[in-house]
Amino acid sequence: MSRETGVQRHPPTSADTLLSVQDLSTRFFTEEGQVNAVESVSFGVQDNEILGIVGESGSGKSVTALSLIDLVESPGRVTSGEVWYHDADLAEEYRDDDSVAVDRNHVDLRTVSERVRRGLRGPSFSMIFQDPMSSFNPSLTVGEQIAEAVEVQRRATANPRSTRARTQGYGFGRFFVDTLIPGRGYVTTPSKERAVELLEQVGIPDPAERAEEYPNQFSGGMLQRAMIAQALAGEPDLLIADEPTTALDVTIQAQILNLLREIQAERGMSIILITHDLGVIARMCDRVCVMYAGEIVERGTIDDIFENPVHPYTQGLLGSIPDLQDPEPRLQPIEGNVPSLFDEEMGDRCYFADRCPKAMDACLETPPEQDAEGSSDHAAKCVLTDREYTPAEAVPRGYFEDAETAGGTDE
Ligand SMILES: Nc1ncnc2c1ncn2[C@@H]1O[C@H](COP(=O)(O)OP(=O)(O)OP(=O)(O)O)[C@@H](O)[C@H]1O
Ligand code: NI
Repeated sequence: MSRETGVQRHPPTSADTLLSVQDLSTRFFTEEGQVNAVESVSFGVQDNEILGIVGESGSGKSVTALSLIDLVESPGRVTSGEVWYHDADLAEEYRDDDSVAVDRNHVDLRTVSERVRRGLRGPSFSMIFQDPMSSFNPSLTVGEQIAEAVEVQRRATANPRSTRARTQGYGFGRFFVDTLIPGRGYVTTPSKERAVELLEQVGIPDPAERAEEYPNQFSGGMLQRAMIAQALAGEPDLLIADEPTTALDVTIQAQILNLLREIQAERGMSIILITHDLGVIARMCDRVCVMYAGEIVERGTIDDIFENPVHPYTQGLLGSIPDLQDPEPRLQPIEGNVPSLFDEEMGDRCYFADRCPKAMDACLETPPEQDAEGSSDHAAKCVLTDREYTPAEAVPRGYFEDAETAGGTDE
């Protein structure tokens, strides 16, 4: 099931909205069938905030992030949606262009060319991953690679009005030097100095010496810091961090998270932080989106989600983290499995219903997103948003699978 976006557009109403995503869907067209990895998600990122995206493995967090910056790889494709980005220069440039959707200082990036979107990587958006090795070329020094990213930013700002010319964004360190500039040694001294400065800012001791080293000479934690330095080189407005600390031990993890928060506050940038760890969300984020089976099933402020969760999935996730107030911390993963997301298996109903301890007959229909109690940002896709759970209407486990099979064999 998919909800098509019509011609009507939904630009954000506030100038403080850095990014506003509307009905974004991404599918993978595999030989086994169509995978609905991201299903009509909508959310906003405000200036200066950390937005968390949380959910079990396979819920669509990473694909959502990749969809924002055009990094979904074939056979995947963003199939619908709007991605409004606040950029006065870009808006000015396209204001008279009929093929591009512009509203005040926001531009719907889905309507600009792929080349322009690619050019925004680095100077506007940057991404860091769990595995820092994937962001570095093993045969170039760390300093050289960060200097390259600085260089890209310098070229972009030297030509601020020509966003169209910013088409040679760096692919997060992935060997762009080979294709972009023939030969080496083009990196200017100011860029090299800036690279050392960035390494220092992310807490790398002896940054000038470390800049001369290769990625494999760095420890995991240090390389993670270097990747953050590389991501910051373009002075992005938005940093997307996908499980940035999952591979690190607890102490280093805490240091990296603190670093991210310091940098965010210092630079006044926004961060989308993807994690399966609600503890990390609670510590770091202002607001949070809970994802399940490609959908945002609940969103709100930290207080909404932790004090007043509506969706039984959110409640389940909260039940599966150790409760700090509880002398005997509980760890109770939610029973059952995440659905496959194959289009033909995604019925017209609540996707969580067959794992839900509060499933009722009403869950046989797709619940719309509705406002929930709490802040004005609190909303959930669940019938329990506006009604009480009624045990008398409860359905037995397996009910939804059976209903599905029955539906599938219908003539
Ligand atoms: N290249 C691909 N081909 C087919 N399906 C894909 C591909 N990449 C991702 N998917 C599917 O998209 C869905 C969402 O995956 P995604 O990586 O976004 O999950 P996630 O929430 O980031 O999980 P994790 O916590 O494990 O990183 C999954 O069902 C996954 O199988
Ligand atoms: Ni992921």
